[in-house]
Amino acid sequence: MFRSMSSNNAAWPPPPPANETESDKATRLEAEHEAKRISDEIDHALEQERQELRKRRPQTKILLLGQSESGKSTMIKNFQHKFCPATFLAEAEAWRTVIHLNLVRYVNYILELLSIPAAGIQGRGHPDKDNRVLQMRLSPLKHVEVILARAISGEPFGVSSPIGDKVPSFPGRSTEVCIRGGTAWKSLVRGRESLDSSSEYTSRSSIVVDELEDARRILDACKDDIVALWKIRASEEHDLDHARYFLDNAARVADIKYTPTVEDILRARLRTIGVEEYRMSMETSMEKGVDWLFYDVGGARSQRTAWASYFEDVNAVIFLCPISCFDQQLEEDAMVNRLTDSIDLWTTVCKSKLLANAIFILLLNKADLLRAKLKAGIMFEDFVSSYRGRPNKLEHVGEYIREHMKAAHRSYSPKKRPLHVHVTCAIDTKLMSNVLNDIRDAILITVLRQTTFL
Ligand SMILES: Nc1nc2c(ncn2[C@@H]2O[C@H](COP(=O)(O)OP(=O)(O)OP(=O)(O)O)[C@@H](O)[C@H]2O)c(=O)[nH]1
Ligand SMILES: [Mg+2]
Repeated sequence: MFRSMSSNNAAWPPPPPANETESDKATRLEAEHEAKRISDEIDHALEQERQELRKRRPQTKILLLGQSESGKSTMIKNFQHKFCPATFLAEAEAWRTVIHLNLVRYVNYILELLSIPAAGIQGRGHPDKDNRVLQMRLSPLKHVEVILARAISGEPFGVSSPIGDKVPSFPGRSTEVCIRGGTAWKSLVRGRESLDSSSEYTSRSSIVVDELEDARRILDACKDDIVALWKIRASEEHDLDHARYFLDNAARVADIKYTPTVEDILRARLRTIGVEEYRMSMETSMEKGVDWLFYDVGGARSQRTAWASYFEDVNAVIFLCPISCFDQQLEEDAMVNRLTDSIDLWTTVCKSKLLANAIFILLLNKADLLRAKLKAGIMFEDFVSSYRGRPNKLEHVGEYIREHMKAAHRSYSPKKRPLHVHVTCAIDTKLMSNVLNDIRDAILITVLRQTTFL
């Protein structure tokens, strides 16, 4: 402001006049000082007004929809990583526990398979001496699993019981880590430094922290055996595709000094039950101080009835369709193809009158997995007959799904509205950066329009 007071683009303050007397100089300096004070006051008032305006701006509410494992919670992590990096970093400690639980559940699953001859594993595995030694040496991981699940859930026995003595049903819910909305699990599993100094909560948290430290020591002691187990089993466990990342990285992840990387956090699986609310205070300069409210819903069929109560009053819907799932069935109904379910769900969401004024963003997610499947020779046309005769390539398949879903949006929306579509890979922050900027801009423009002109 002070600089802009100068007219004709001349520098401020102007150079002293020639032959200036001491008394003229004192008067000039005083005048300049006063002008600067007034300018600073105006700057200050303007900044306060700007901040007030930001605060009074209605909150931006974003609803994430899509079937289970479509990547909704992963998208929220992406938003946080890009627009609230300090908060994202501060939560890495909490994610460490989830990642450890992911790893330990997969390892325990393999151990269970090896120990159940009746499950038809004999033909798949090598129930030899090496396996038996590994099974014995890794047996403390059952206890580690219980501790980790308990820490995350805040409940005495964890949110879902550890694998019992039945045939494990992976790939399925029995090995998944899940969390109910509103359990504030992140604060439960943060380190000692975050403990509240008062009350019963402190003593519970302190027990959790001690138990977690024990669990981490046991995991560290088991890391070489986990690596050895995975070396033997990696080529045999075709069902463990999405668990491979943490098993491949077991030596690093199980190490006592382990700190999660951004990719680790994006890869961590924590199934949402109910509806989780995330309030994000933007940290980046353009949006600093503005709050965005995200509603992250559980995508499984049994969870979908809870969605409707969040339809009213949201500014934006981000719908995730996992395009790699064309050859898979729903966990909850083996008769239903996942891509068909996703497209049906999209049609239902498009039809909703309650969402008529919201901006629609469609993310065709898991493009990396789709590319890998098509490259491995799995034919899209074998599962989608109307695609017959077309190239089995990501670009073509992606375009086909995009056009199909755009047409559904056009036909079923209660009124004409724009649709923003992106093909995404939510575990790749570099690829996601531009998509996130586009989404932010699209949402900001819509909110501005809704509040200014409507
Ligand atoms: N390879 C790959 N994995 C992804 C991608 N997006 C998400 N994932 C992984 O898929 C898993 C499921 O993602 P989530 O974000 O938990 O899925 P969700 O839609 O929230 O699922 P629910 O909470 O059950 O409704 C996680 O392990 C993610 O890391 C992607 O684009 N590519
Ligand atoms: Mg989720």
